[in-house]
Amino acid sequence: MQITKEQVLQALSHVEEPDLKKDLVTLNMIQDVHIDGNKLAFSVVLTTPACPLKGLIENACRNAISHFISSEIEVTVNMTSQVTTQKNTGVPGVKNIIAVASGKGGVGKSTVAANLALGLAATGAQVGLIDADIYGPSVPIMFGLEGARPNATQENGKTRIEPIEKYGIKLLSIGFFTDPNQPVPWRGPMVSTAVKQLFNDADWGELDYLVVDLPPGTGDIHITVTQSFPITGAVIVTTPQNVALADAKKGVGMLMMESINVPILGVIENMSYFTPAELPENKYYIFGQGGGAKLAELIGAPFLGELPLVKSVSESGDAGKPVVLTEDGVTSAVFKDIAERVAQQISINNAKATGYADVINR
Ligand SMILES: Nc1ncnc2c1ncn2[C@@H]1O[C@H](COP(=O)(O)OP(=O)(O)OP(=O)(O)O)[C@@H](O)[C@H]1O
Repeated sequence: MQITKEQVLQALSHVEEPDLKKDLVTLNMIQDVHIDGNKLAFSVVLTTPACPLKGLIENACRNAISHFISSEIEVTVNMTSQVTTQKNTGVPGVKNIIAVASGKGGVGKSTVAANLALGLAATGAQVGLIDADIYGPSVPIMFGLEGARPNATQENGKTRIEPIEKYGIKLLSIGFFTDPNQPVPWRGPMVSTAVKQLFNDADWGELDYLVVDLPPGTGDIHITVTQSFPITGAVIVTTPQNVALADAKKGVGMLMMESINVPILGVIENMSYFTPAELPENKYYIFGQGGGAKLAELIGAPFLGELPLVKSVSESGDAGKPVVLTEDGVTSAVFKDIAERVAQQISINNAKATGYADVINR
């Protein structure tokens, strides 16, 4: 049987990208169509390697070929991706900047930022992480890099800082430049300059996602980062207690102010429930249930999920190897799911911002 490229595109135009609500052909996601007798191969170019709908889309493509052309065709689908972007992030080579923020301190914002960065990298994305938490930088401990000093060189009178690479991602922390035993005596303008240098003076190379761990609350660093770089979106981390939720609401309020206007990618609830290691199916909602989801609803943002309170999260963080990299499969999977949902929201926002046209560049 002789099939044509037109027939293939026609069949695949019946497959809708579930998040973007347009068909794969219109979105230019079908590429490299090869036909050899009854053998057909093509690529589906997703908007992120972290796409949680990958399997579903592949199946839908196979079904469309079988249904609209013939079930006799031998189909090879190459699922690939090209991460989208919508604006110049102000950092050369960086496609998307994700700010991780919380209202209150100690809710697990740095834990989420580190595992989000590693979770995205685990899918094959190019990822960087900036720890801009000047008052309590956590990256040096969480990545086993205490005492590390990034290389810095002078090029035409400008400093170039080389991010440190660990577990497949590029890292810079304000903690690499300060003494962990001394309080940081910097005032507003010095803090702003230091944080901006982490973005501007570093060789980040090509990155799909640059995750930024902000300090808790709302302050100088938030204003500096949000006003100096077009942030793709912010992820809000909270715990279920009312005090944390009230502070998270204030933080969101600041990010949504007209002069700042950072899109909120969603809310993540950390320490939602306790799970004993020996009974991984049991969930005890010791701090109450549903607060994070309610906050998300209130601010009109997606709820990205609940993270368990488990010993392996704090132990792995203290041991310099965040939990997504460890043997705790259950917890690691929950963090990875949330990383996929963050990537999914970015893809949706980017597609919306560009009017769904030419989602994947030709
Ligand atoms: N889901 C969790 N289960 C168990 N321990 C957790 C969990 N999330 C965070 N922790 C632990 O709680 C402590 C605080 O977490 P983390 O440093 O990530 O919070 P933070 O919000 O970034 O704090 P800061 O206000 O200092 O920036 C750490 O010891 C961390 O390992």
